[in-house]
Amino acid sequence: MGVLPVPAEVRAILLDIEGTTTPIAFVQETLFSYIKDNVKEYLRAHWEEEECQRDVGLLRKQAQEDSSLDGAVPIPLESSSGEEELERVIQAVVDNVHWQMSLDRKTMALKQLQGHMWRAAYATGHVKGEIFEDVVPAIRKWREAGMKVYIYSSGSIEAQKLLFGYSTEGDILELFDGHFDTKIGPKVESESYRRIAASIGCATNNILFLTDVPREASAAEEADTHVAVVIRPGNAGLTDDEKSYYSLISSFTELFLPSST
Ligand SMILES: CSCCC(=O)C(=O)COP(=O)(O)O
Ligand SMILES: [Mg+2]
Repeated sequence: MGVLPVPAEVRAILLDIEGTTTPIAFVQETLFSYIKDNVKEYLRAHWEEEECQRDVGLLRKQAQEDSSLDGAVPIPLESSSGEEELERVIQAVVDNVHWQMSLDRKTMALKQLQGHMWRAAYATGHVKGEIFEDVVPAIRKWREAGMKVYIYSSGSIEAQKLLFGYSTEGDILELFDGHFDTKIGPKVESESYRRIAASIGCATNNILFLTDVPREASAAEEADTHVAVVIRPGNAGLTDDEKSYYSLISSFTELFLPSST
């Protein structure tokens, strides 16, 4: 097991979810499959609700912005009332969601709908958020040492709270001091990390960001945030350059805080 000393100036640890706290397989095979299998039924059942109409409105706006992309699926407005017209629009939303998911897009519109759909799956016990076994004990230790702990994921804040609120380890939301999603900015843009630091009330170099994605690590580093790339079973491989450039950990227990004994 390796040891990665945490710089003394670090006051907060910022955690990615997919590939960092949580297996990619759970996100792809359980969470994303649930969306693909249930989106049509969900839209039919909730279509008249305000929240669902807001989600569809966001998806429609995103579809307009995406119109020049290869394979993009437009979402028409309902041009008349009636079952057939409703089915036509719902099918367009379903096709748009499937298209976005086939590219693993991280648009806010897609992530909002996904978060709302997962609510029922978690609340009924159909799904439990999977977390690597080293995560909870390590976070408890960091917090005892005075470290603040935050989440930053492309999944919506609502989806993050569901995953940790209904996790295999129980409700562990108390372990986090706050949550960020792409409303603060995309994870591959350095400005997002400056905004997160401002929101936490610290400098960017008071934060250590743990992620599985080198492009996210690079953006954070550009903002002067400390980074480590997390290697977990099922994560995408790193290039030799990435392996030699970034600090790497394969378990949260490898982080060594200056105050740790
Ligand atoms: C909050 S659970 C769903 C995660 C998700 O939708 C996603 O796109 C994963 O992104 P991350 O930034 O956590 O790698
Ligand atoms: Mg990730």
